[in-house]
Amino acid sequence: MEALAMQSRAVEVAGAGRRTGALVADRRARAGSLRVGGSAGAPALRARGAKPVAPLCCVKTSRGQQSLHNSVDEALLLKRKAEQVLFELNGRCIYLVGMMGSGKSTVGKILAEVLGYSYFDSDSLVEQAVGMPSVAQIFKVHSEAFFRDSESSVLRDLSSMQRLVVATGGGAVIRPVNWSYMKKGMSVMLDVPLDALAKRIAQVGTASRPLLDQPSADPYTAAFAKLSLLAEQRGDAYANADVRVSLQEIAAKQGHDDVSQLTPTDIAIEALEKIQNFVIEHSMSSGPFDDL
Ligand SMILES: Nc1ncnc2c1ncn2[C@@H]1O[C@H](COP(=O)(O)OP(=O)(O)O)[C@@H](O)[C@H]1O
Ligand SMILES: O=C(O)C1=C[C@@H](OP(=O)(O)O)[C@@H](O)[C@H](O)C1
Ligand SMILES: [Mg+2]
Repeated sequence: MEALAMQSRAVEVAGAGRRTGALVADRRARAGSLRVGGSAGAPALRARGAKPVAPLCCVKTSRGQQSLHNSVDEALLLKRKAEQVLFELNGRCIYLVGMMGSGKSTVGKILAEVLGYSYFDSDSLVEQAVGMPSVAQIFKVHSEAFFRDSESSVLRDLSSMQRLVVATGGGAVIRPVNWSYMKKGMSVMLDVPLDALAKRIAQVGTASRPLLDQPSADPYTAAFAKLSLLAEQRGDAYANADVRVSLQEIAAKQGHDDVSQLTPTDIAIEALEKIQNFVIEHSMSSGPFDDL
């Protein structure tokens, strides 16, 4: 089973001399072994066994069920779409961008599994490279700027690989240099209404997201206010993405009045659809989509 194969994939994170985050990884990504360099000065790490990709049946839906797909039809549609897109993608990586809580990590795992790609979460790679257990701790002990430098190193290292789905951190879009890395692959923005984001964040808590972690008697309102500010500041940066997946559009197409009725699989299917359209348009206007 591909799910089991994905779970057994291993990542090696290693300090790599003077060049910050020097990439030792080669195209073994698909076969199952990557080496990604750590930040300069960070102790050499060997973190075997990156977070496994959750089997498709075990991702929680908005309704809290331990079920990913609404139906067998949905699962088949996802699989069929992935088969079509895989051919068109020609090994190109997919970078998921979007606000905190937009589902990059959740949807990223589904896309990786169904495409047979390797999955990486840039936040986890930064934690491994720095040698700290959480992004929150990196912000606290070092600074946001330090985190951003490491995030850029990680994205640079990943950008020379193929067949990856990368869930980026919500703020990765703010540095133009990160776009030069992400443009080596395809970028997909998950566009989720702010009230839905604030509800999700209020539900899971803000401890793992330092930019939202402020004491408040009303976590929903506090998250909503901060997310609104960030969305305004980052709007133009998110617009750089190759494709935008709007949860409101998916909900409207499916006749739902609320985006919380969408499963992560619904969103993954729409992402694949948009990716396919983009790749087809791109290859029609500028030749085959094979300039890897
Ligand atoms: N489609 C969805 N419906 C409801 N909750 C979701 C959905 N996608 C993700 N979530 C939940 O929202 C939270 C944030 O998701 P996550 O994938 O970590 O977002 P990101 O990586 O963009 O910050 C998690 O608790 C996750 O379970
Ligand atoms: O939006 C941001 O600036 C951040 C988003 C987080 O990732 P998620 O988007 O996965 O929560 C993480 O990188 C860090 O807390 C900063
Ligand atoms: Mg994430």
